[in-house]
Order: sequence, then structure tokens, then C-alpha cells
Amino acid sequence: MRSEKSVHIHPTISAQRHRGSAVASGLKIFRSTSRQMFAYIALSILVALLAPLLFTLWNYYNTSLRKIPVAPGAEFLFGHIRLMRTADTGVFQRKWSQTLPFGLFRIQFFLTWRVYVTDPKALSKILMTSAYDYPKPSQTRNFISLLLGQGLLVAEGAEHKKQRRALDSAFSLPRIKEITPIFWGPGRSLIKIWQDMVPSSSEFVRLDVLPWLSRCTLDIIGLAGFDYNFDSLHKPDDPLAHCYNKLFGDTEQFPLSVLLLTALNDYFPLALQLRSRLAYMKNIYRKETEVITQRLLEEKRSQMNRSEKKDILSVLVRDNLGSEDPLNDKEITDQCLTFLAAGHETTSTSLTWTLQRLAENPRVQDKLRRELLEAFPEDRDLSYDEINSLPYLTAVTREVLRLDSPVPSTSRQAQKDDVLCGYDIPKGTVLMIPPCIVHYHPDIWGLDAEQFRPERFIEQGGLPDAAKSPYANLAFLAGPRNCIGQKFALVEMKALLLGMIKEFVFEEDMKGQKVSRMSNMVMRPKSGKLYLKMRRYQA
Ligand code: HEM
Repeated sequence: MRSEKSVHIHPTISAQRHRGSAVASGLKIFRSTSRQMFAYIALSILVALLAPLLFTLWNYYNTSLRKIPVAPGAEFLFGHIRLMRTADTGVFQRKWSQTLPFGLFRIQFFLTWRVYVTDPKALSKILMTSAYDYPKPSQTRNFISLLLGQGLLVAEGAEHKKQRRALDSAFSLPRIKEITPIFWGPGRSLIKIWQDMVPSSSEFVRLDVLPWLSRCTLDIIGLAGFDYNFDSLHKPDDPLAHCYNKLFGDTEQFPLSVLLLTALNDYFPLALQLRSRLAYMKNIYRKETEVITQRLLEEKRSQMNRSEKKDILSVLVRDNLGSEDPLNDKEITDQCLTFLAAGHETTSTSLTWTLQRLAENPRVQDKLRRELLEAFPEDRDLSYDEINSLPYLTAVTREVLRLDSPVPSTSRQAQKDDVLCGYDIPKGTVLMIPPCIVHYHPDIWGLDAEQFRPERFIEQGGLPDAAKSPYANLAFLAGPRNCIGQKFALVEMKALLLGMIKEFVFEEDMKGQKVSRMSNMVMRPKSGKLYLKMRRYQA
């Protein structure tokens, strides 16, 4: 047993000891509380991360989408993504759509599902009758709006209706007829440059056509869109053209990390936002484009009373003056970037694919040239109606847009629970609208669906009934959100083709070698380059 000794201790020492032990026990409590706090924080973070993951897994296994036929060959985590990236755009999707029951099928996108829709009734509901219940997925809108602002391409619901009303007149047939003469300026410049590069009709020159066509359509949308002369055919360093190419000129596929953030967007919306914001903040080009487009708008206003300019922005500013529900400045300048983004690369890649198809099919190229030379042997600027009076030219353009749609697929997101083709579609489901499947489907286009055969559009009975539906031909989509620039794009493509085919002969660079097609938004040649052999045409 320990004997208790009475020891006298000085009061200050005793107080110090007391304080010391109080501090020690305080520290002890603090340590244990902070340990507890740390444990709570760690646990909360774990739950915050695990809960969405568990929820994703739960949804992955229990969703009612599981009744929809599924494409074969998914990996557990990546689903079908890595498989699809090993082939050209649309190759696997077409194979699946033709082996699975027609209408709907689903693919796995990491641990989520995406539903491809090919059934015309379902497409009609998504694109036409219930279009505003199927907006673009929020992640797509967030991503595009960082680059383009809140223009027509990303606006939804009432805001979309308002913007579309304001823009409809600028894209109407009479307005497009008025701006058609503008297309000939850049068209003629391109032909002149190519004539200088290609000296004779006996010698071929090897040429990467895409960058030239891209500069030409940029010059056209600059002049016809807002009376701005990029003149990028002669001056590739124009500041707006430079900004534009920095913003949109990327020809690479999106990296898997961005696709993963997109898949997780519903659970971690901040992650994708943050990544895009960082990329945006690093991007000085967006700021510069804003400054330039604002200056253009001010110019338009100051010229308003003096001129009857025909470009889309001038018409928009004029219409806006008399409107009951006018667009504000920001809404107007955001449209400029939207026209650039939506209307330039789409047309130049379509033209690139047209030249490639004509090079692969010399019979079609000769037949087209005959039609053009017989109808318009003289060299002059043709009107909208003259350009559209050529049936084979129209058929060639339609056939290229069918087989090589520059927008090979787009997406929508169900805003409420619905039923499509007898299957439950829960709110939030991402639905894929795929021209690259629908346009190749033998049940719609017949057994020769994969062949390049423009005649199908002019021969008696050339088209099966199913192919006459507006949901069989989706290059410009359908319904209230279809491409507002459709008439513009078609006449622009035809005018440029007319000039090029009358003047030059195109041949494949590597005979019989298929050019790979790849897309992140617009479908381009895989390397971003497309070489053709070109010589002058001589009768
Ligand atoms: C061959 C050329 C073109 C093709 C294949 C094409 C295709 C498309 C497609 C598929 C859409 C719908 C996208 C979606 O909602 O997911 C669209 C929308 C749009 N396009 Fe085009 N486009 C072309 C040229 C143009 C041109 C030249 C312009 C403008 C001058 C333009 C302006 C627009 C705009 C503003 C929208 C958004 C319409 C809305 O949501 O109301 N496009 N385009």
C-alpha cells in the first residue's frame, strides 16, 4: 500500500500545476474533439463521394431502362465508350441498330445509360410534339454556353421561343435570296487561289482541301452573317478568325477524363463546371470575340438609318427596333458567335465530304459537271433560284448530307417520366438522336442504304416510303429546334460546288483507301486533313 504523505506545496506552484493539468486536459479534450471532428469530416467526404457512386450503381442495376435492348460488348466501368472510339464515328452504333430490334437500344456510358432512338414516332415526340420537354442535356448546355454565351443553340423553353421568333425573319427565304450574291465573292476568291496553284489540265496537284474550304465558309458567314470581312482566304491572321480557330479549331476527340466528368455531371455538377470554368478563364479568346462582336453591333446601330444592309445581324438589329419583345445587346452579340460556330465548320466539312465522295465516284462527278455546264455554260454569279434549279446538284448535296452528316448525333434529356416505344423513360434519361444511324438503316432507306447514289432522290420510286418521313432525314434535325440556317447552308454548299466542279477535276489521293471519319461535335477526317488530287477541267 502506498502511504499518504502530507506534503506542503507553495500556492503558486499548486496553481501552476492546476493550470498545467487544466491545459493538459484541455489539450486532451481538444485533441480528442479535433480527432472526432476530423473523423466526422472524413466520414462526410466519404459519404458525399460514396453516396452518388452507390446511387449510380443502384441506378445502373435497377433502372427501368434495363428493359430496353442493350448493345453487346460493354466493359464494366467504361461501358461501350472505349469500343466505340476504336472505329469510325457511327460504325458500332449502326451495327447494333441493325442487329437489335428496331426503335430503341441502349449503350453504357461509364456507369450510366444512354438510349439511342431510331423509331420515327419516338423521334417525332422528342423533336416535335414534346420538343420543349426534351431540352439539350444540362452538361451540353453549360459547356456550349461558356464558349458561345446564351445564343439560340443553348437557349431553352420560353427564352428559345423568343430568340427563334426574333431570328426567323433574318433566315427566311426572301432574306436568304437577298444574301445569296454575297456567297460569290469568297467563292470566286477560292477558285482564283486554286487556279494559281493548279497550272494545267494535264497535271494534278495534291491539296489538303479542308482548311481552304474552312477559310472560305468563314469568310462567307462573316460577310453574310454580320458584314465583317475576315478575308481569311488571303489573311489567315484576322483577329476574329484567329480567336475563332483557337476556340473551335480542335480536331481531337474529347479525352476520356472529360467524358467521365460529363457522365458524373448529375452527381458532381461542380466538377465539370470547375473544369470548364478553368479552361474558360485561361481562354483569352472568348473575351476578345466579345469585344469584337460588341463593336460590330455598335457599327450596325450607327449605320441603321443610312444603309439597307442585308447581312443577318443588320436585319436582326432592324427587326429588333420594332419588336415588342426585343433582344438585349448581350443576346444579340451571343448570336454572332452562335452563327460562327453553328454555320461555318458544318458547311466546310460537308463540302469536304462532297469532294471526297465525288473523287471516289468519277461517274457522279462527270454527270454533275455535265448538268452544271449545260445549264450555265457562262461564267456569272447565279441567283438563289438558278442555283436551286439544278436537280442533280440538289441530289448530290442531299446524298452527301445523308451519308456524311456533319452532326452525326445530338442528344436530349427527358425532363419528366415518359414512355417511348412502350418502354419507360425515367426523368433525366439522356437520349441520343443519331443521323449517323437513321440515315444508314436498310429498314428506312432500303438495302442499298450504305451506297452513295444521288439518283435515289430523283428517280421515280427511288425512295422507300419510310425514307420520305421528316424523321428519316435528320441532317438538319426536325421540329422547332431544327437548323435555322438550313436554307443558307444548302444554297451556300451548292454555289461553292458549282464553281469548283465547273473549274476542277478531283481524284482520290490514295485510290480505294477509305478516309476515317471522327467526331467530337462535327464529323471531320480523322487527322483533320483530307488530301485530294486536283487538276483544271478542260472540255
Ligand atoms: C451543312 C450545314 C449545316 C448542318 C448540317 C447543320 C446542322 C444543324 C443541326 C443538326 C442542328 C440542331 C442541333 C441540336 O439541336 O442538337 C442545328 C442547329 C442550328 N444551326 Fe445548323 N447546320 C448547318 C449550317 C448552319 C448555318 C450555315 C447556320 C447559320 C448561318 C446554322 C445555324 C444554326 C443554329 C443557330 C442552330 C440552333 C437552332 C435552334 O436551336 O433553334 N447552321 N444545325
